Amino acid sequence: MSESHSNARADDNGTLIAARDLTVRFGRQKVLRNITLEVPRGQTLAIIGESGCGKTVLLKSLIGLVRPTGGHVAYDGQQIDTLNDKELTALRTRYGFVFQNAALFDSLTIADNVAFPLREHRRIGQEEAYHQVRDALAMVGLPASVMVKRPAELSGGMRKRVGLARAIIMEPEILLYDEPTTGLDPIMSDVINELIIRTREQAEVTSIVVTHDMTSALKLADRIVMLYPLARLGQEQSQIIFDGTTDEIERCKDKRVAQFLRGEAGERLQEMRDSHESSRMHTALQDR
Ligand SMILES: Nc1ncnc2c1ncn2[C@@H]1O[C@H](COP(=O)(O)OP(=O)(O)OP(=O)(O)O)[C@@H](O)[C@H]1O
Repeated sequence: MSESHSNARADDNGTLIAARDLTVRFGRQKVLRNITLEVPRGQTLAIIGESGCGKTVLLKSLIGLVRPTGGHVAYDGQQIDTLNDKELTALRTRYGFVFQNAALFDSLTIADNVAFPLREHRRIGQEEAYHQVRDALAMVGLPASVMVKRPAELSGGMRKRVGLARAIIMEPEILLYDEPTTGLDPIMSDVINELIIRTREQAEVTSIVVTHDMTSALKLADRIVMLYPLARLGQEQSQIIFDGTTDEIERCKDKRVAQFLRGEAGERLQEMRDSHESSRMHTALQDR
């Protein structure tokens, strides 16, 4: 494991996002604990980890969509929790978020879905909007003919691409992807991976990709950060159990990291058996 945080593609462009001791809890459940993480401009960072460990919560916290209960996040030097509504709205135009399930409006056409951020944040005429939507769709490999369709008429892969078109239409400086390949076949997953790479190269954006698809992470990322569920950690242990390059993760000796890379259940199976056994015994005792 590498100790140097932004070690991969170390550049002089400065830090875009800096989280310090970021902690998030929902009621009694603590999801993130003292996460300190810097994302330099231009980097493609993959955040990996098992289901429920807090990847999406971290992604959303980095741009102010989830409020931390402790610590803070600075975006381009500005502490997010001190921003007023106007500043938060301005921040929203600087990032594009590709949601896990594409999150399109079912009742709107594809054109209106993709144009949504333009209409919300920019004064723009019908014709200009049309051209921009058509160009954004072309960038993700979709023909102009899909503009009149509704989301339900498209395949899952096409909907993901529409979600990406909507995220890039504002030409954001950072793109955040939440599980961009989940639910897609390997070929369509690779199409999405290639689009992410192409978008990054054409627009020189910073990218953060949350995924449990290791093929994706290894293909896309300059740097990989692995989160671990708090419930499995001791009080003093860091929740970031790996931070380094794709080469480094493949050589990583940490058993938890290696098991995740190989897709092995490890002691998780035993834990599930134990929990099944204890609930069976609990029921048996109650039935007496
Ligand atoms: N708004 C919320 N209110 C309450 N609990 C939440 C909220 N958002 C997330 N959680 C909880 O936080 C934990 C982490 O969720 P998160 O979605 O970040 O996990 P994840 O690592 O992205 O998982 P997956 O890979 O399955 O998407 C989960 O237990 C989830 O139920």
